[in-house]
Amino acid sequence: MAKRILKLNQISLLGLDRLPRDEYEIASEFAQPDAILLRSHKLQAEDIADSVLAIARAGAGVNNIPVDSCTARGIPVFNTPGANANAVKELVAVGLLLGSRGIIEGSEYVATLKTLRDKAELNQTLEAQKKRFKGNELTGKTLGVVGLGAIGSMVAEMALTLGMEVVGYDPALSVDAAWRLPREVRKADTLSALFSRSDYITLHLPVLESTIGMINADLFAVMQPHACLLNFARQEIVDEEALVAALDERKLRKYIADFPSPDLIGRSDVILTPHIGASTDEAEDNCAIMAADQLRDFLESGNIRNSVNFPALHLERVSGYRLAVTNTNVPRILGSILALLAEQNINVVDMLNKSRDEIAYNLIDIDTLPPESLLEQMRQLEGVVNVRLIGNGKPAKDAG
Ligand SMILES: NC(=O)c1ccc[n+]([C@@H]2O[C@H](COP(=O)([O-])OP(=O)(O)OC[C@H]3O[C@@H](n4cnc5c(N)ncnc54)[C@H](O)[C@@H]3O)[C@@H](O)[C@H]2O)c1
Ligand SMILES: O=C(O)[C@H](O)COP(=O)(O)O
Repeated sequence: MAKRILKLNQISLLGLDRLPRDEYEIASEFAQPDAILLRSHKLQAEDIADSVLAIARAGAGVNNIPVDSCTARGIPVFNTPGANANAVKELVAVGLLLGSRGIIEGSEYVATLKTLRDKAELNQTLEAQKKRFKGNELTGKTLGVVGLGAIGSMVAEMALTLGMEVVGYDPALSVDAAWRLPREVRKADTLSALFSRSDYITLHLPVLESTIGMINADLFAVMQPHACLLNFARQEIVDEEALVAALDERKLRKYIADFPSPDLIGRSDVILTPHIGASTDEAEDNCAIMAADQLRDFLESGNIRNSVNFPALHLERVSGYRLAVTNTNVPRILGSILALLAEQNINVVDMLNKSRDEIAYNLIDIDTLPPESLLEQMRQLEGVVNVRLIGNGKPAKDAG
């Protein structure tokens, strides 16, 4: 039977084409989907049917998905790290330029001159007024980058090529991300140190319980009054009340963000875009392809790449039958599963087991089609969250 993919946002066709139509049905409504594919659609725990085996986010941020409840239910959530990083980096480059030059004000001013039909008079007026739109160059200025992952590291590299000094802050930096970082990036030990020495600050971290409202009044207090804050990460990371107060009190010059809100729209010291950081053909294709490939690999082989709540794990197929078992990360559960297989004389051909935080995930390749009653016995073991048989055949009927 074809697998059903519930698609909750528009997803690039290049990605959908990775799911062959004779094996996958894709629709925006399904009562019992096998998986969910989405972008920023806000997913509630109660909207996730019991049939759902996995959720793939074609994009970076997963704050629209109830990840904790998915983990408890044994549902891996995938995202596509890096697939839209270049698109965001380019928008940050635009943001830096908009924050440093009178581009928007100048362009708005020129639009007011539409009725001036005489070219000589128009030029004279422009030349007389252009001093109002003077800016500063980015070269030599300091950019503070908060969060040095896929996007932050590309932004840091781009800023260096513009001749900026770059200071970074990322207490959770992974070893891989550290390798990607240009060596010219200097480390700030605290956010406050980064805020106090930067002319521009750009945010590239996820919204987590610990990062909600992280950019607060204390940080606005140490900012240089000519500084600009760029937020292409998430609205919730900035304490909006403190931001508005800081703008009113001229503690920062400009706020440039991808997340409009009523109190910010229409301010001359705020530039807003409608969450278009990842909205390029290229990023949408990259994200969709990566999300679809990861989903397919999980549904067909149980392998896990780029999950935000499950361990990464890949096991080549060596037999026709594979068990994918999720359990709580406590001792002896795997032993009990293997004991059940041994009792039925089922030989384990290959196996891989990995854990992440509170859960463990196992791929167990076996040489015999297991009876449904055995799978049910496994599901009944204390600590086992779910058991899935992946293979060509269905579970064998119980003898007797
Ligand atoms: N505007 C858009 O359309 C758009 C597009 C893509 C991503 N985003 C947002 O940008 C975020 C970052 O994306 P990414 O692809 O770079 O993710 P990433 O996971 O590659 O990098 C995030 C980095 O933030 C760091 N971090 C975590 N907590 C931190 C903290 N308290 N202080 C400083 N750094 C911290 C992590 O260690 C990591 O290095 C996403 O989570 C998403 O919310 C927005
Ligand atoms: O986290 C992300 O990847 C971005 O916010 C992009 O969101 P979108 O896919 O809804 O444009």
